[in-house]
Amino acid sequence: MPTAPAHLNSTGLCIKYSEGKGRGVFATQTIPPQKIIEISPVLLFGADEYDAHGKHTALDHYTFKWPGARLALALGLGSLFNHSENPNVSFELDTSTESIRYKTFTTIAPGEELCIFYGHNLWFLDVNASVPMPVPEGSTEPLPLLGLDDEQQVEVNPLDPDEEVPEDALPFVKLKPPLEEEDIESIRTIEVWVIDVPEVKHVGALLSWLKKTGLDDGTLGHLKRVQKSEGQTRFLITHLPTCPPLPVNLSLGKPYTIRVPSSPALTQTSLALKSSLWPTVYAPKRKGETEPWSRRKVSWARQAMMHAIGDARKARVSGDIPIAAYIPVPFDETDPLFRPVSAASRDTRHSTKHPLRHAVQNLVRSLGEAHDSQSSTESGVNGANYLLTGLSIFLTHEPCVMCSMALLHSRVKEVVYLYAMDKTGGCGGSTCLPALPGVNHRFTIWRWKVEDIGARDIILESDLDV
Ligand SMILES: C[S@@+](CC[C@H](N)C(=O)[O-])C[C@H]1O[C@@H](n2cnc3c(N)ncnc32)[C@H](O)[C@@H]1O
Repeated sequence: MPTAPAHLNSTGLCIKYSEGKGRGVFATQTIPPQKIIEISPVLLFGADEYDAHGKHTALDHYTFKWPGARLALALGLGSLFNHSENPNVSFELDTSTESIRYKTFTTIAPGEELCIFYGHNLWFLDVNASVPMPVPEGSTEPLPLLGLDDEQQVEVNPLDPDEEVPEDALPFVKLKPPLEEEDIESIRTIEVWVIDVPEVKHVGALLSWLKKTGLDDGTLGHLKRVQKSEGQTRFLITHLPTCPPLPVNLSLGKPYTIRVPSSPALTQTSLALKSSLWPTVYAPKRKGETEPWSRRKVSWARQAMMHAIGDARKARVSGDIPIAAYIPVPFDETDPLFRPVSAASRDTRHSTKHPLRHAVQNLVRSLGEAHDSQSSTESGVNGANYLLTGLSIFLTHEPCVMCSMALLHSRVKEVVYLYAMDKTGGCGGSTCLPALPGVNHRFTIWRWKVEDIGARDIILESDLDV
C-alpha cells in the first residue's frame, strides 16, 4: 500500500488509510461544529465529454453532478471524503466560485474520520453500514459502477444532490398528509420594498427599469409586481435589505417596506389569504403530491436529525434524559435576513429539577425570549408572533401531548422524530394533536426509520413513556 502524502490544510486535516475504504480524510485536532474545513475547487466536464470519456474511467467514482448538466471533479481534499450513513460533514456546491465547501456539523475529535453522505444508491459495500446493503444476485463483490449498463450508470450516480428520492426510499415515513397554510396566521412572510405609483401609466416605465437593473432575479416570482386596490396602485420593488435608487423622472412616493407571502399559493383558500397581503401566484400541486425530497434535502434532514441525536447524547452525559430537539435553517430558505439561524435544545428535567423542562418547551421558550429582544417593528405583523411558522423541527423522541400543543400553537410546519412514544406521544402515539377536530393549525409528521439511524444509546427506559 503506498504511503499517504502529507497534506497542508489550515484546519489540520490529513489523509490516512481508512479500513476497507481506501484513503480518507481525518482530523488531527478538535474541530468545532459548523466549521468550514475545506474548500475544493472543481474541474468541470460537459455532459457529452463526460459521457464519451469520463464515465468509463475511475473518475466516475469521484464526480459530483453539477448544475447545467455538467459533472465536477473536486480537487484538493474534496474527492477523498468517504461515505457514511451518519456523516459528520456536509457539503455545498458553490457555482459562483466553482468550488465545493465542506463543513462540520458536530464536534470532531482528533483522529476521527471526516465523512460525507453520498446518497442511498451506493455502488460499493459500505463497510460501516448498520443494515447490510443489498448486493446484486450472484455477486459477493462490491457493486462496480462500471459493471452496470450506461443508463443505470447515470441513474445511480450517488452524488447527484438534486435527484429526487422516491418516497419508499426515504429514511422516514409520513404519518400525516402535508397541509397547506390555510389560516392567515400560518402564512410565512418576507419583508419587501414597495412604492405607491400615483400615475398608473408609470407602471410600464417601472417594469422596464426593473428589467434593466437585474433586480427581477426570480426570487419574487411567486408574487405579482403590481397591487391595485381601492384606486391605489403599488409596485413591488425588491426583497433586498436596502432599496435601490428609483428612476427620478417619474412621480413616485417614497419606498417603504411591507411583509408579503414568501411562497406561492397551493390551494384556493391559501390564494385568497395570501392575496389579501399581496397578489400571489396560484401554483397548485396535484392532490396528494408532497414537496419532493431531493438527495440534498434528505441530507439536510439527516444532518438535522444527527444534530438532535448529538444533543441528546450530551444531555445524557450531563445527567439528563437523552431527548433533544433541533430546528435547522429551512432547506429552501433564501431570505438572507432569516431568523432564527437555527435553534437547539435538550431535555433538562433532571438538571433543573423542573418537570416541565422538556426539550420542546425549552426550545420554544428560548425562541420566545430571542423573539422578544428583536426589533419591535415585527410585532403585530401577520404571523410574526408565531415562533415556528414555516419551520421544521427534528426530535429524537416523539413530543408529548403538552409539547405537541406547544408546537401547534407555535405554527410549526413539520415535525420529524426518531423514537415513537406510544403511551405519551402527541404526534401519533397516545393521540395526534394536529389531527384533532377544532385545532386551528395542522402540521406534517414524519417518523424517521429507526433501522436507518439506530441511535440505540438514546432509547429511553420504558418507565419514561407512561
Ligand atoms: C470519492 S472516493 C473516496 C476516496 C477513496 N477512498 C480513495 O481512496 O480514493 C469514493 C470511493 O471510496 C470508497 N468508499 C467511500 N466510502 C466508503 C465506505 N463507507 N465503505 C467502503 N468504501 C467506501 C469506495 O471505493 C468509493 O468508490
